[in-house]
Amino acid sequence: MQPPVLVVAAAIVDDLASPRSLLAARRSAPTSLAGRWEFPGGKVEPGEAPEDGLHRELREELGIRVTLGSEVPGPDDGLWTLSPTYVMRLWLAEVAHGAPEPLVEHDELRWLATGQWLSVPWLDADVHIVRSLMSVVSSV
Ligand SMILES: Nc1nc2c([nH]c(=O)n2[C@H]2C[C@H](O)[C@@H](COP(=O)(O)OP(=O)(O)OP(=O)(O)O)O2)c(=O)[nH]1
Repeated sequence: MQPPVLVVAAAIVDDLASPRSLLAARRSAPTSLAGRWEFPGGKVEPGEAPEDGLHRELREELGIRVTLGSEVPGPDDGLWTLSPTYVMRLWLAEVAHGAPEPLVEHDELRWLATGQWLSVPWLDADVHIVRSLMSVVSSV
């Protein structure tokens, strides 16, 4: 059996020091995932450091540079299990340069205000991650 593929993603907030809004991205592909919301990011390429892969994905997908904050560790040795095929590492981040736009793979971006972080239909695996994130940032 193949080991799970590593996905890296960002919980982009308005302010790392005092997060209020969270940037969610609506997938436009593949059809099975279209219309569901996720943390922007993607698969790490062979030989690529995870953080480098995340910066590359955010540049390609949203046209931004970010400052990474702390990692939000998942329950499985720091990983978030998404499916039998994928595991994810997630970092808090804030925009350092540019204005996020849905350039590829997404057809809408939305800043979710405090209290609204669960107001969009996240991908199934992301729902409990968003809940955990809410408790992490409430203690920031
Ligand atoms: N980026 C991202 N992917 C997620 C999240 N939650 C979740 O279940 N996934 C799944 C969806 C996909 O099956 C897989 C990641 O693939 P992806 O399509 O984002 O990766 P990628 O950008 O490298 O895609 P591609 O270039 O190979 O098409 O992980 C999430 O919050 N963000």
